[in-house]
Amino acid sequence: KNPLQQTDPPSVPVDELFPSGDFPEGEIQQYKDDNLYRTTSEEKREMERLQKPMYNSIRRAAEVHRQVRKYMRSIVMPGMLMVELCETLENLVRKLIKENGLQAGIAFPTGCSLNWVAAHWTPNSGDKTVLQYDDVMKLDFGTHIDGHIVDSAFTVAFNPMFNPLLQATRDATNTGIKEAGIDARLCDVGVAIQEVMESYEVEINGKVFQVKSVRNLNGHGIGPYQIHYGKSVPIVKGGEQTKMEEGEFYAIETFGSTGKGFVREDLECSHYMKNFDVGHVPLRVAKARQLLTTINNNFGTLTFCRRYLDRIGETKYLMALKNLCDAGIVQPYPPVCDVRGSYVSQFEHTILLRPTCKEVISRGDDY
Ligand SMILES: O=S(=O)(c1cccs1)N(Cc1ccc(F)cc1)Cc1ncn[nH]1
Ligand SMILES: [Mn+2]
Ligand SMILES: [Mn+2]
Ligand SMILES: [Mn+2]
Repeated sequence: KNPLQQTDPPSVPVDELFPSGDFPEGEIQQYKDDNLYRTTSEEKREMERLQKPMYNSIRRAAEVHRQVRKYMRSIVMPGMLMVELCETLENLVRKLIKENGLQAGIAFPTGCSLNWVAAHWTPNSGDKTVLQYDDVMKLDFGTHIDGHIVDSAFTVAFNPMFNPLLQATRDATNTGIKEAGIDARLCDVGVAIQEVMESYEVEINGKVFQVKSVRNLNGHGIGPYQIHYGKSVPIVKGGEQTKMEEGEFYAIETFGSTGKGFVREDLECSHYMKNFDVGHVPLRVAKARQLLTTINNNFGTLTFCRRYLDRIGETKYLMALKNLCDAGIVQPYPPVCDVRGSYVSQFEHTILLRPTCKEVISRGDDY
């Protein structure tokens, strides 16, 4: 048995599959109107050589993402308990990435938002939700090495009537990726995404819809240990003239909907994250102080969910968690939902604006 080969189901940590320490590059795209200036510039290539350790870290995280999602796609079935789906995915990430405290692991909770729920839904412990044949599930999960985060998502639907809706978002996300680049204006990316998204019409249960780009969701910059950093990337027209810059990481994500194309916070919250800009805060309430210590030690500024507190032994923490939110130390991220009965689809990739080219870090042979 070749020790350098992944098993099925996967069990070999990816760093053992690439003993050289060089992990596969993502998809390389030339910048628009580059006319080979950047591609051939010796100065730009030297800049990249200095970044090689960081490129390898995030490519290792991307390889984990690809192997986990490939396996998950092969096992997700109607009738599966959502909690079971998430724990299977999360335990596989931990194994393939060789989880190691805050140096390697899960970057944020497994989003498995269903139907009109667009994002930030993961089951809390005890949740009895079961995946259904007619569900549209956005599987959105993150991996990281040294805080270099891969944020990538795809949509799963069993009923083929949803295929045009999924294709609309897949096409829109790829359009956003093509439009992105050094000196690209954020508003131009949004216009291009919306144009493609809304060129699709879909028939669901006998009713015809023009797909809408969700106007109050967007892509985002990513920083070390910071899933939402810097600029937001609009997915409709009317965005800012601000330009993307060399060296930036972006999550390019689009959401297509048969509903209003507008989401509101709803349902019980599961996702939480420390406010990146808040420093040390002395707390008088012992339970809140102890919970903050647990959060600092286990998650730092990465997003976590209630199930992650449960699994490390935290109990009766909801009031203390509320205290931390009310104090502005922790930010809740409730599920964001379009209107009941509508369907939302998502595709997402993490890209890096390298000095010589654009690298779609999380690209795989699946999406
Ligand atoms: O909606 S966001 O809060 C946002 C979009 C633009 C500026 S901030 N968000 C960042 C985030 C929040 C919580 C997470 F657990 C993971 C990520 C986008 C996103 N959610 C899932 N994948 N990507
Ligand atoms: Mn680093
Ligand atoms: Mn995501
Ligand atoms: Mn994202």
